[in-house]
Amino acid sequence: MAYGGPSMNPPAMSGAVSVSGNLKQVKLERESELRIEVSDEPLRIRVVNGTAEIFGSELPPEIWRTFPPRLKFAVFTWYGATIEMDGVTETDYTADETPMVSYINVHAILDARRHFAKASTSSDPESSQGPRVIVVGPTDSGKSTLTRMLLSWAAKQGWKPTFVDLDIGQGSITVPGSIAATPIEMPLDPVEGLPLDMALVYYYGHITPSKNVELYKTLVNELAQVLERQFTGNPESRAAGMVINTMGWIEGTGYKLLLHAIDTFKASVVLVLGQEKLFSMLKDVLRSKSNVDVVKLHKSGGVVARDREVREKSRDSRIQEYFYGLSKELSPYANTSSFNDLQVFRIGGGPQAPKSALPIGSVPVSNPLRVTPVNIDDHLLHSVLAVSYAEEPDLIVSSNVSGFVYVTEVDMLRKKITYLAPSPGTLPSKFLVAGSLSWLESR
Ligand SMILES: Nc1ncnc2c1ncn2[C@@H]1O[C@H](COP(=O)(O)OP(=O)(O)OP(=O)(O)O)[C@@H](O)[C@H]1O
Repeated sequence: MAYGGPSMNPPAMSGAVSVSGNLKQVKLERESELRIEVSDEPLRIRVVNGTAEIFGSELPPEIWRTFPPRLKFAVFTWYGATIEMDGVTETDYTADETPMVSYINVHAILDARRHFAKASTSSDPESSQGPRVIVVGPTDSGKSTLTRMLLSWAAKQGWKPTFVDLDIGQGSITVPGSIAATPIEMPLDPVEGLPLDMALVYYYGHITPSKNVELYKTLVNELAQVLERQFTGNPESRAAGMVINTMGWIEGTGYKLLLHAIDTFKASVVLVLGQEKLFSMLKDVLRSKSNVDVVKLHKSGGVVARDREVREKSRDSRIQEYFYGLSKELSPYANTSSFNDLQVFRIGGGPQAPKSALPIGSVPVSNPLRVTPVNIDDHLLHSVLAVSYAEEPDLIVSSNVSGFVYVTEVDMLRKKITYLAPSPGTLPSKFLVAGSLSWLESR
């Protein structure tokens, strides 16, 4: 499928490199990519010739872009390009075997479905619904990357698809521990985070769903219901559909949660990355649903596997980015409140009723959705707390959150708590939600 702009001067040999000082020029042949792992120092890149994109977002010609330390990405070209790098990389190499053609073919099919939904005059609401795509696969199979590409390609063609992120481990939209959705109006910038002003965010508070599976499912239900209502009143975003990124936990309960998400968001396209077994299981179980397509796609050889330590670091960076911006260009506001002015809650855990209040012989079961007040004391130090939109504590589970604060000091003598917030002034609500997410600023 033709895509992107024509090459000005298709280079002769893919990967041809010329070096002078810290400057390195790489000539990429059509449908090849330059895979880069940035070192501990930022790296500057520009397109000297031809056209190139990073995960679906086109790079402007001639303009230097700076990429932060440790970022891993690929500069891909459909028709050939010459790329210039200024700086030292951890690794960089060119690859001409990529699954990009199969990915863009998926995009072309989704695009056709969006046009079909937009043109629909039928009274059947299903026909005006654009594709609801869910991307699934094991950890490090490139799910987030494919999600980004599909969203960026759609936005480039003028659609405003909804990005849904169910991956609480990394958090592409906001801090980890959250599930969120936001409309995508422009191709996603390869460096900057997403604008949060339109984001719908629910705080789960942990980085693994096994901490409280019922809560995770409940929040997924809440998010899906709100999006469903929004789609009803907005034919444009309904036709554009959604792209849902999921977690890499695909065994046992993780698999059941995938099925739950497919069902809850009424997914019409399931893209399975990099695992035959998962593809065959999903194909089997969804066989009876004629309106769901299960599609197997190859994992890109460029996807970089991340160990536990790298994942922890990347989570910390996401939290830091939320408060300080990507290059520490933002200054969060430090606020101090009296203990009495705030109420902190935790969801799940505590027993439903004391044993003495239960019939003899019965065992108290914990209620995963129970909202319990938490004493403000030292144990909240370094916690990331969500600011709930709930008007009363009972509504906390079903309410989205306006943002997050980070507890920097708890003064037990003066009964004062100090926290960082991304914007000044009083918080939009006094109800805060704690989970197990914390962050050591100096780390
Ligand atoms: N073609 C590529 N070249 C270089 N780096 C890539 C390429 N594709 C993906 N990456 C990088 O590999 C890493 C893992 O990819 P990605 O986050 O998409 O995987 P994932 O399946 O969503 O991970 P998980 O669900 O386990 O968190 C990311 O840092 C991403 O930028």
